[in-house]
Amino acid sequence: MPHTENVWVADDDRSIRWVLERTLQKAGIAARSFETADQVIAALRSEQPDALMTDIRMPGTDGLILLERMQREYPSIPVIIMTAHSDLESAVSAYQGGAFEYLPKPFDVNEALELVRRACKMRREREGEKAPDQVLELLGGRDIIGHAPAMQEVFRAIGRLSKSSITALITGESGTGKELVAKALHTHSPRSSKPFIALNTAAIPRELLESELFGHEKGAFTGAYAQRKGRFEQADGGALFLDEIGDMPAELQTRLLRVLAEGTFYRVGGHTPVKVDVRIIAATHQNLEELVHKGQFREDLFHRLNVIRIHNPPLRERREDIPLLLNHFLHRAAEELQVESKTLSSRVTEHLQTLPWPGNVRQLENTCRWLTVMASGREIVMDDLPAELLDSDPGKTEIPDNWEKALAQFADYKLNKGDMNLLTELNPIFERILLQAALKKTGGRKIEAADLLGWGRNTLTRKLKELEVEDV
Ligand SMILES: Nc1ncnc2c1ncn2[C@@H]1O[C@H](COP(=O)(O)OP(=O)(O)OP(=O)(O)O)[C@@H](O)[C@H]1O
Repeated sequence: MPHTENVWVADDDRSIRWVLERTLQKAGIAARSFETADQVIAALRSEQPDALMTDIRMPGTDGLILLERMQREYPSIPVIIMTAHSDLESAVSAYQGGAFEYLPKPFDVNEALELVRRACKMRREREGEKAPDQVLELLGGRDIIGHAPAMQEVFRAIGRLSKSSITALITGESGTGKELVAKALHTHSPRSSKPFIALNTAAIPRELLESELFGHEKGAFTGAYAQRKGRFEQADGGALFLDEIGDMPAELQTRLLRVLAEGTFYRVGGHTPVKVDVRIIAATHQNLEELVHKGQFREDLFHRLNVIRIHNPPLRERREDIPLLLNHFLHRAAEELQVESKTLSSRVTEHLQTLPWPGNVRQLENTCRWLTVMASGREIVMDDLPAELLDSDPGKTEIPDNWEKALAQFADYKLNKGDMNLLTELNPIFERILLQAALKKTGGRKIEAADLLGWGRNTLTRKLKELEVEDV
């Protein structure tokens, strides 16, 4: 699983720290800087970087001693030695000390970046991939990326809750990673070996929701040919993630409240109480207090769910994470599509950092997939961006008129590269993009989405599986 690289810079020169930090961050690499080698030594006790860039002459311990220590204690972390005294002696000492590379000052930032990338690659090869602190690793799942203070707050909350099975409510706009956080809460809980069952309340037709949650007995209604366990029973011992809880119909709110209070319920059409032990993690993009105020959400249920609240900030409030996320999703899209990973020109990164991203991380993730398919070169430049991303006015959604041209260019590029079976590779991507757009439009309602696409309902269900599209 790719992760965001974490590189440390030690230099007593503030401007060098500033330039390197900025260059690395723009390239999607997390950077942390230190004024002295002693600060690095102290920080190493709690975490380690993927690579270290250090000056030689600094107040206190010098860079070569730090290098020696790194070699002894963390031999797999590559160290790049930087120095203004670019004489033979310091270069030789650096290499003898086991430095990965020697970088004389003044240096070209691109050269420095290239070196860092090579160092991180070597580290990965030496160590296998490891998650640094700004990536919360989910066992067998996906990483949560976030360097911004508000995301660190989310990570801390997950950490603090890791010994408990307390009910949690996750709030945040659509696409901010609420489900990801819910999974992380579960993965890092005492229940992690038990199931995590997710149910999107808004995506299930009202009349099916009750049996979806509580199951039904054979013959409970027309079509109930056999007894069926609901999500509550499936989640027994584990966690039930109730997404879009604000959309839960009133009568089910009452039933849910009863299960939470008593730990038992009846299957639809059933007379025997079923006992379960389920941790509830609920999520909503709505303001539940307001819904309570308007009488649309039960106040007692609200208080039961609102024991611990975790808020996922919208992407526009943590723009510093955008380069990290772009890097992460470009890698992942390349892996998914089995193509070479693309990079972004610094102008594109800067521009994308200024956009409002109303669809939050999900929109950014889809953009990375789109760019991986559509951009013609290895480096993504401004011309590659679709029209709607060139205009930062959130109200305006122009249709990109260049997609056919871009696709034609992309086809030329693939053919020139000697690729075969283009349609086999690209058709599913095309279908996946349209399917996701239709589901987004209908808020996850599949039958309506099938109509929008001109597919039958069964085709849509089959495609969801084949194309591995997650329910929105
Ligand atoms: N911090 C993050 N790091 C990495 N990936 C993220 C992050 N936040 C969101 N994602 C990705 O963005 C997509 C949307 O996330 P998720 O489904 O968890 O959002 P959500 O808030 O539950 O959305 P909705 O309210 O629409 O259901 C997922 O593919 C998820 O993996």
